Amino acid sequence: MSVTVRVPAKVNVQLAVGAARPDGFHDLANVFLAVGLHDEVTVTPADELRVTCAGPDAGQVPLDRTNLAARAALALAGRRGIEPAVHLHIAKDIPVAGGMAGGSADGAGALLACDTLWGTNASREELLEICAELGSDVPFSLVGGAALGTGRGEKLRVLDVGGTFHWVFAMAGRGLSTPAVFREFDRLTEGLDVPEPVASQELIDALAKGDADALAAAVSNDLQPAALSLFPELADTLAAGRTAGALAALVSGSGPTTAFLTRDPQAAAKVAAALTASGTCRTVRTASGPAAGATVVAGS
Ligand SMILES: C[C@@](CO)(OP(=O)(O)O)[C@H](O)COP(=O)(O)OP(=O)(O)OC[C@H]1O[C@@H](n2ccc(N)nc2=O)[C@H](O)[C@@H]1O
Ligand SMILES: Nc1ncnc2c1ncn2[C@@H]1O[C@H](COP(=O)(O)OP(=O)(O)O)[C@@H](O)[C@H]1O
Repeated sequence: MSVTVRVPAKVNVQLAVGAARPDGFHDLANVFLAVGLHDEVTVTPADELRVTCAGPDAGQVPLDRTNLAARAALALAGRRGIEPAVHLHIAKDIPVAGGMAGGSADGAGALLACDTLWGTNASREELLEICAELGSDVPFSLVGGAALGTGRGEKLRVLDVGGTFHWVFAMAGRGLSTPAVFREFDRLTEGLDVPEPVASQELIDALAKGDADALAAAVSNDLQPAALSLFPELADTLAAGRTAGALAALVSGSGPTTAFLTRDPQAAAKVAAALTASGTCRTVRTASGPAAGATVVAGS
């Protein structure tokens, strides 16, 4: 008996970042769009908690209790007073440390898988509360679709999406640490008056209409200067995608994955081929969004 949950990656179509809070986090206006790159988490009863991972980036994934999938199982088991005696296997397709919330996806996926396997019947609210304890991005991985995250990104308002958006993602040769990128944001904005983060109504309307041109005109990422400061070569990747005809080119979240919005699958294929030929990135993938949130795909 085992349960498998499929969970999407995300791109941040807007990431407005406020000043550092006393707790070290930053208030955000974080507009997430889930895209069709997925991890799958399978949970099976075992003698003790164990994590395995397969996929191109598997070597970079911790297999101890710091893994977000393990932390999710421990959190739910702790609340219910049960032993987290399970094997969690992660089939990883989302790039690691890429700004696409792969670890968060595995946390949300493991939580839903364990809740299903153990029959713990946690309510949606409780699942979202545990997700928020695990990390700022984890609630969105559970919900999927599109949403505005406020607070540190964990308070979600679901957004309407009126069409399909076609993306190309360029994965970089190394990762970037999310805390390091926020620290670089703090360094770059030191002494400046950082405004309160506010969601763009133009961007929310563009999502609702499914209008790729309007979305391209509205996308923004306040972490992009910090990611470029730590990883200047990303500017070459962004330029290669723009030259190939992308409607918009931006760093995904804290990076270093770069995201390119295109009008249709043909344009996406063209941008993907140009990025591959440019030699400015490790791998290139196409994916469309919105994608569904964490979903049980097999098992009891
Ligand atoms: C930047 C974003 C954009 O969606 O994701 P990535 O692009 O890295 O995937 C998120 O804000 C990342 O969310 P997540 O990766 O869950 O972060 P957490 O585990 O909650 O926090 C990791 C660290 O990032 C910083 N952090 C995170 C969220 C936030 N609102 N303010 C912060 O300053 C803090 O230094 C924190 O210690
Ligand atoms: N299940 C997991 N998958 C990937 N990384 C994980 C996982 N659990 C913990 N991590 C840790 O989280 C870090 C950030 O990974 P990830 O979530 O893929 O990137 P990002 O925060 O940029 O979206 C990794 O470097 C790794 O140390």
